[in-house]
Amino acid sequence: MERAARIAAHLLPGSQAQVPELGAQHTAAPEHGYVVAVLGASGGIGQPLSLLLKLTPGVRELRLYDVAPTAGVAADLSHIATPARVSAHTGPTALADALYGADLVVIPAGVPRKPGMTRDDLFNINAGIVRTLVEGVARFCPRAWLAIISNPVNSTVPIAAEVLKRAGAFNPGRLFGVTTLDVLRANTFAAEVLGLDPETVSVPVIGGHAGATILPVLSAASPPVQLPEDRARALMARIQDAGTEVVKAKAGAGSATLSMAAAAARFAASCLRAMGGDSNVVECAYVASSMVSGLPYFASPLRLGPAGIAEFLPLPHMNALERENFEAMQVELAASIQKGVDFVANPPPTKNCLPTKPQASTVREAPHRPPRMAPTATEVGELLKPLLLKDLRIQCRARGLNPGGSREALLERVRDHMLETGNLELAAEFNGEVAIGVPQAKAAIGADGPIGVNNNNYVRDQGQNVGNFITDRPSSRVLAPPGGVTSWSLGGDVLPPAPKPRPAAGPASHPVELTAVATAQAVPAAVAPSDEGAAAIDGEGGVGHNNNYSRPQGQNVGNFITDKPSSRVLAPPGGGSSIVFG
Ligand SMILES: NC(=O)c1ccc[n+]([C@@H]2O[C@H](COP(=O)([O-])OP(=O)(O)OC[C@H]3O[C@@H](n4cnc5c(N)ncnc54)[C@H](O)[C@@H]3O)[C@@H](O)[C@H]2O)c1
Ligand SMILES: O=C(O)C[C@H](O)C(=O)O
Repeated sequence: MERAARIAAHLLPGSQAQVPELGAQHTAAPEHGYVVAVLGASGGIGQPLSLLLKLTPGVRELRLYDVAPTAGVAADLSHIATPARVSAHTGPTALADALYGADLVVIPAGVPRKPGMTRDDLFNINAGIVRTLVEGVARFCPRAWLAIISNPVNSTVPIAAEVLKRAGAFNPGRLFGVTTLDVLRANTFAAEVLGLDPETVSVPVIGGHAGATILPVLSAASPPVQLPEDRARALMARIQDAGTEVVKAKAGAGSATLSMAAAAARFAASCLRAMGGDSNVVECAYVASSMVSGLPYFASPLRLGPAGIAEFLPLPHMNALERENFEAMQVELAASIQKGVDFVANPPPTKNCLPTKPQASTVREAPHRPPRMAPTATEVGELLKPLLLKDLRIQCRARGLNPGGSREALLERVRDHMLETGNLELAAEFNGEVAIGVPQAKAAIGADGPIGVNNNNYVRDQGQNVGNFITDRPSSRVLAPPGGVTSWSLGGDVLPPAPKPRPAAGPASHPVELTAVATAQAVPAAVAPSDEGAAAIDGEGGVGHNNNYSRPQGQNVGNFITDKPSSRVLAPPGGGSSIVFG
């Protein structure tokens, strides 16, 4: 633990400051530290970031929110002997609870790039995710500092600003696009070139966070990086393309996660130190700005204070090469900003689970219930996709359909029948008899959202490791039917839970609030949706898996325990199952 704390101190410079005190203009009440929420906590960035935040002094509560399961990550982190209480919040209905009263919200939720993509290619998915989450911020913690990691940052920050403006909750001094990774990269690569310890190098990086908009001002670094033009160009290009370097190296498995977690943890620690009154906190970040005419958002060095941005430091002096880059980036950056603004002004049709215009005054208002909607063929197709041929035969028999034919034919037959009848219940076979229940279909459906995308990059269809996996089927005789009721609602009448009142501080009697587990316990074991590779909901799109850790065949290669019972199941699980689409 000591070692972990030393590593954390190294990653989070200045984090050894004593527990921060309430800043004069900060209205939350951090008696023993601050409440930090990570949205997208189960993902490639979210998990290591949450680890580093658990090790960060001054964090009183760490709330982990994701549409993919968070209970495991929270349980795991909660065993680390630091004061931060960790809680798990899974799915849209848990967003309010994750956010209520948070001091700092960090958002790494969203899909990452694959080779060949630009960050802007992520816009279509991530714009909606960020909008929805920021709507939650506006409602449940409108005074929180907000740090956005989700790409394309050049557009997602303007989106967040527009959402906050519409909710009457925009404080330009507290909204940040996290560009700290560009600074870490610039420091590291410049130090390599100079033969210095990277910790002694500090390069200001201005502009935005995509390709040419990333402008490391090497000539203004400390110590100054004075290189012949060709070498300066090459160094600048490497910093600008560093994200792509990682995307290529990961070969389809995502983008920078570990370095990003370190960068975001450093930025978060800086925010907490500033909130606590440290007047010597300077970070570059992409913020609402009037530093450059025509660019209402711009990354530049900022002094942070208790109320947010305390001062915009002057733009670093640029040499001719840097100025050339500065001029060249502006058209692209302006277009990305406008794209974000337009997205909120003229939203594309969406199946969002939160309203587009939250009320400014209703901080604890329950999330809006979505309009009732019929499932689409795609959604039903996704629901059936995980089923094996034998499962599809069961579905056919349960529905009085011909169970003969190929998997594709059966998929189509069952899907069409579901769409025709509106009956989406899935059947399972127990002891030779067909029983209706929720099968191992990898879908968990949020109470207040349409079928959505599991954007967790760590999910694999066949398990988290390659080869080993433990499924949720019983491995020995089940002598009595489990009870419980399973109910899936796609836009029905289920109200999300109101945020729970929270104790002000101090050790938790149950250090991990396993919100998701509590729900799952009501579900019969043999029919509960599996957490492995479970498709969760993001309120934005169709069923899907974006978790990068989910592997179709499991996270480890080779060994796995299948989901078949190893002995007879003597009785079907009890309880009722229903799926409601409106
Ligand atoms: N700013 C930067 O410097 C920087 C650096 C690296 C990555 N990124 C960006 O960060 C994002 C995340 O990257 P990653 O590698 O962690 O991806 P990931 O797929 O591994 O994790 C994303 C997580 O977000 C979750 N998620 C999806 N929709 C959600 C929703 N509506 N609500 C809550 N959670 C939701 C997913 O379930 C998943 O757990 C990407 O957009 C990536 O481009 C930014
Ligand atoms: O490159 C990416 O897509 C992720 C991130 O923006 C990065 O800079 O690493």
